[in-house]
Formats: sequence, structure tokens, C-alpha cells
Amino acid sequence: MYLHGTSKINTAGRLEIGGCDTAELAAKFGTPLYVFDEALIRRRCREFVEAFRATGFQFQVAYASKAFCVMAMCRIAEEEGLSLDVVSDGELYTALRAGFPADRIHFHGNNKTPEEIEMALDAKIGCIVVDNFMELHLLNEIAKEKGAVMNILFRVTPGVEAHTHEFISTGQTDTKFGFDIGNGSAYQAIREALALKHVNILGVHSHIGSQIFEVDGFRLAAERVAEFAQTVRQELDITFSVINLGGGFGIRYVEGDSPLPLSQYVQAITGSIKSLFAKHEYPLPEIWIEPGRSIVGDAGTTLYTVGSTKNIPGVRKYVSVDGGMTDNPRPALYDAKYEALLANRANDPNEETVSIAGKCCETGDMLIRDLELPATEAGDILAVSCTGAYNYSMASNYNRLRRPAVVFVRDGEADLVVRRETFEDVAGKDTVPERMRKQPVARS
Ligand SMILES: Cc1ncc(COP(=O)(O)O)c(C=O)c1O
Ligand SMILES: N[C@@H](CCCC[NH3+])C(=O)O
Repeated sequence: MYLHGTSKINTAGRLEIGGCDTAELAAKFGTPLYVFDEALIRRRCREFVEAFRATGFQFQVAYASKAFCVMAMCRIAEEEGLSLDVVSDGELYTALRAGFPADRIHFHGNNKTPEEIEMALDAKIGCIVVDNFMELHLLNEIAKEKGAVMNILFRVTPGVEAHTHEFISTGQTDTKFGFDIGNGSAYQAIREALALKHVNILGVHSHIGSQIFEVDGFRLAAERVAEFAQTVRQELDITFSVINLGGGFGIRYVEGDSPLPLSQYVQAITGSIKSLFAKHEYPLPEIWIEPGRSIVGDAGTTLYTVGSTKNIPGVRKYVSVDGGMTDNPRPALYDAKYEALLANRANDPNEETVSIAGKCCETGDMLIRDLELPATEAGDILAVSCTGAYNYSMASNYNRLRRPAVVFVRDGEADLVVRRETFEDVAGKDTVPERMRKQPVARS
């Protein structure tokens, strides 16, 4: 397993992250356990910010909280000077509750409810990324009732096919998100917005997809957006002050993944915008981006306890762990690949090829296929790396499993930032209609 950030094998032959022995973390907090390397999260935030500072552009790096949205993460984003992208009332609530400055929050989503729009207006967030015509008019109406004016970006689809899994690619024409530039609906949206008094057009937003390893897609999106900006300026006399090119910067999950340094994505985006806008003598806009995975992905490691095994000679050996698709649905959803090692015996030589199964009642609940490991025993701790993004945030209670705890580790200290769910969390929201309740047993 590749060792990211502060991860290393310590003198006891165990995986250590943030100066904490992971076997001790497992014993103290239980498993499954999400462990986040705080220093690595902060390093990733700073890589983006420093790369932008070097360009001279005005910018905002909005952490896409969908990747991992908990209050402590919102605190880190604020401390590192980032903005925040939310896509639901729940994410907005989490951010506000964590004390994140509302004016640095951007609200996304293809079907924002009237309640979500109200909540955003009441909180006076920085900007709403408008996704469709219905939302545009609804927002204007609700803002009018409140005597407010909301800053908006238009989410546009530039018609770019990102080279990634089709389920996570969003820049193409056939997508549920945004206004298409090619068929004129983006232009029409801006025309309609010009007549609305309770929205203030900042510019446009494009997000082409996720886990992207090349800069070409971003360059092409920048090109389409720049052409669109120029048309809008010439024909509608509107000058965009903000261009948001979304997130999607890839990370290394397994050998063979070859992400670019984060600064290269920033340079490609800013370089394209600079030359394209200069060509039209267009005032340089602020550039915003929305990285999620590239900030938290490789900072997360999930610890599991090994349980039963099943060997089918000549076929496969299954090693089951105490979590699975409930805490990491990505292998089942996207055929995502992960690496792992035995955290409590990290220096032991690999002896067998096994497949890591989750504990859900589902054949597809496999975390890793064909992994080289030492001979495992029940009670061993398996560490799966790069689980920081879209794991906890996509976790479920399938089979009524309790969602794991989350700890942040740093300089030998481990802070619990989300406690493990209890049975009460799982079943306590249920109610049984009166007519189904069991009669009290009569005593004789
Ligand atoms: C609109 C938008 N912004 C930002 C992101 C974050 O993407 P990533 O986590 O790949 O950086 C996503 C997710 O793909 C998204 O849909
Ligand atoms: N959930 C996806 C990414 C989707 C990003 C949000 N638009 C993943 O785990 O890779």
C-alpha cells in the first residue's frame, strides 16, 4: 500500500498515521474507523491556495463538502481560507453550525427546494449556483418576498466529455445538471435573469466531472466558457466577474493512477482563462474552483477488524471485515479500486492473495479483489487507504449497520470528530403505529 501524508510503518511494525499507532486507534475507538490525517488535509488546501496566489488572479477555492461534510472539516476549510460548496440544506446546516462564514458558502444542486432557497437567503450565503429555469424564477420570487438580492452563478454544461467513469462525468450535453451552452439554454437563462431584480449575476460555473487526471478537459471547458462570456458581453452587455471551473482533480488510489500535482491543474485553468480573456480584451474575472476529493481523499484511511474467512480452493479466498459497502459504497457503485495492508503486522511478508469482503448481505459487497496480504487471522486490523472522499459522506445504514466513528489524527493526538452511531441512532427514529404494538403480556 502506498503511504500517503504522515502515514508510515513504525518501529513496532504497525501502520502509524499522524503519529498515532493505528492498532491502538482501533482498540480505543473500535472498528470500522475512519482515520483522517489532518496535516495532509491542510497540506492539500495550502497547495491550492499557494498555486492560485502565484498566478495573481483573484480566486476562491471552495471545498466541495459533499466529499466529506462534518463540522470539524468545515472548521479546517475555514482556517485554511477556503470557501465552501454545499448541495443541500443538510450540508448548509452543518456548515453554519460549524460557524463557517455564510458569505463564503456557495449553494449547488439541480433541484433545490423552496425551503433550501429560503434557508440560503436567510443565512445570507455568498452565492447560489442556479441550475435551471424553474429555480431562477423561484429564487427571484423568494428573494423578492424577503427584500433580498442573491448573487448567482449559472451552472452551464460546456459539452465536454471528461475521461472518467460515466456516472461521475457531468460536463457533457446529456446530463441532469445545468444549462447547455451549445443549445442556447445558457444564453436564454442569462437573458431571463436580466429582467429579474432580485438576482445579481456574477458569472458562470462549469464542472466537467470527477477523478480527472488530465488538464485538457479543463482547458476545453475554459475555452467554451470564455467564448460564451464574450458572446454574452457583446450581445447582452453583461460582463462576468466570476468564472468557476468546478472540481474533479484526480487522486492516486492505486498504483497506475497518475494524478497531476494540484498546482498544474490550477496553472492550466488560470493560464487558459488568462489567454482566452485577454484575446477578447475581457477584464480578467475572479477564478473559483471546487475541489472535494483532492482535498480529503488521500487523507482518509479506514480501519477494519478481520473476521471470518472462506477459502474456495482454486477459486478465491474471501477475508471478511466488519464493514463494507455501508462505509465505502464506491467499489460496488463505480468498481473503484483500493489498496490495503495489515495495520498491526505491516512488515510481515505477503503470503497469499485474498479478496476483502464486507459484511452486508449482498454479493457485490466486496471492497478489494485480489489483494496480496500476509496470512490473516481473525482480529487483525486491515487498513484501506484513500477513503477520505465519498466514503463517510456516502455511508448508509444498510442491514442496519451503525455508521463508524471518525477521528482526526495529528502530532500523536487523535480527536473524535464524529462518534460511532448507536442502536438508538439506527432504530430510535422508528415508530410503531398503535395498532401494531404488542399487547402488554398479562400476568397471571
Ligand atoms: C458541482 C460540483 N463541484 C465540485 C465537485 C467536487 O468534485 P471532486 O470531489 O471530484 O473534486 C463535484 C463532484 O463531482 C460537483 O458536482
Ligand atoms: N461520489 C462520486 C463522485 C461524485 C462527485 C459529485 N458530483 C465518487 O465517489 O467518486
